[in-house]
This record gives sequence, structure tokens and C-alpha cells, in this order.
Amino acid sequence: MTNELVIATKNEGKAREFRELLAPKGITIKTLADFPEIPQVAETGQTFEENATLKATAVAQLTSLPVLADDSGLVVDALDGQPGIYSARYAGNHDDRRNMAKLLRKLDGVPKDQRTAHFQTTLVLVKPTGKKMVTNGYVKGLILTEPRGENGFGYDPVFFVPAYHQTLAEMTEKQKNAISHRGHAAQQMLENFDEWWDQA
Ligand SMILES: O=c1nc[nH]c2c1ncn2[C@H]1C[C@H](O)[C@@H](COP(=O)(O)OP(=O)(O)OP(=O)(O)O)O1
Ligand SMILES: [Mg+2]
Repeated sequence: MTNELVIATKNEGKAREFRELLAPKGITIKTLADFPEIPQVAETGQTFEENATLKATAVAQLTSLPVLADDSGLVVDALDGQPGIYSARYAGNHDDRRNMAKLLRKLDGVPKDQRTAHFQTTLVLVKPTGKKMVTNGYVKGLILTEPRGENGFGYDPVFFVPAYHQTLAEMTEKQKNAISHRGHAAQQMLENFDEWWDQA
């Protein structure tokens, strides 16, 4: 069996975090940047798991390699769970600054104790044979009224984690990975990875 895993993402921030999270496995990691001919997979599902499965399955078929896909988003309580699966296309097409600006506008006037939210990541691992593994991860926080910090990506600058008195964008990548939705989902995946990898 090949020693390569493709991460089915066009998001450089995710790809960076996965390289760090998967480093202990000693697997050769590729991303969609290595397969420029693969088109964007339409995220037509109604859930994180459906969308991650669509991305993973399409790329496994096209590459004949094992694939990991991540579908993730920000779930805001005061907005009835929005932007949720629409996080990447909330204000525009993958424009982090406009997405954050729209979020802050929607939460204008909402008091601090009602600005609760969580990030969710659903990870789907799929082999070309169809063998699949799914894990989920979460992190709880509060949406600030203005961005803080330069690290990370997406909504990180407005996502404050009370236990650490920092936004995700104020943490190092290692700190973020230790507590984030993606970090938790990846840890769970890694616990069962060898069993999945060794099966047909
Ligand atoms: O740790 C995170 N820190 C901040 N923001 C985050 C995080 N994790 C997901 N997010 C946001 C970014 C994007 O607005 C959406 C994911 O959308 P999602 O479709 O899963 O990813 P994407 O389109 O950027 O890349 P791709 O589908 O190629 O993997 O949630
Ligand atoms: Mg996407």
C-alpha cells in the first residue's frame, strides 16, 4: 500500500494545520495544490459530514489515493446556528474579511453573554475502495466585537476562547491545534488511523 494521503482542501490554513497534526504519522501528505487539474467539488450537502464525504469521495476517485477531507464552520447561538455549513460563503466567496465583517454586523448590539458560539470540524477519511472513517471535533468560545491577532485563518481573529484569554488568532499554531475543533477531530482520527489504514 502506498504511503501517501491526500488532504482534499483548497484552504491553505487547514492544510498547514493538518501537516502539523499528521506529522507524527510519517505519511507523505499531499493537498489539492499538488493536483491543480482537480476542479472545486460542489458542497451541496446539508451537513458537515455530507460535505466532507462529497469532497473526500470525489478526490479519492480522481487520485486513486486515500483521502482526508475536512468540512468545518462556525455555529453562532444568537444567529440560530448560522453561518454553519455556509461559513465559507457567508458574505462572499471565501473572503475571510468580508465574512467576519458580516458576522460582526449581524451581532451588532448583542451583549457579551449572548455571543456564544462553537467551531465544528467533521473529518472524513476515505480510501478508493470506499472504506470510510468519520470523526468530529468542537471548541467553544465567544464572538468579540472586533478582530484580535494575526495568526490562523478564517474567523480566528473574532473567536475568543475564555479559558485561554486569547482569540484563536492570538495563539501559536501548536496552541490552536491542541484545543481546536480540528485538533480534537484529528486526535480522535489518529487514535483509530492505523486500523483504518491497514484494512482494505
Ligand atoms: O479553524 C478555523 N478557524 C477559523 N475559521 C475556520 C476554521 N475552520 C473553519 N473555519 C471557517 C473558514 C471557512 O469560512 C469555513 C470552512 O469552510 P469549508 O468549506 O470547510 O472550507 P474551505 O471552503 O475554506 O476549504 P475546503 O472546502 O477546500 O477544505 O469555516
Ligand atoms: Mg469549502
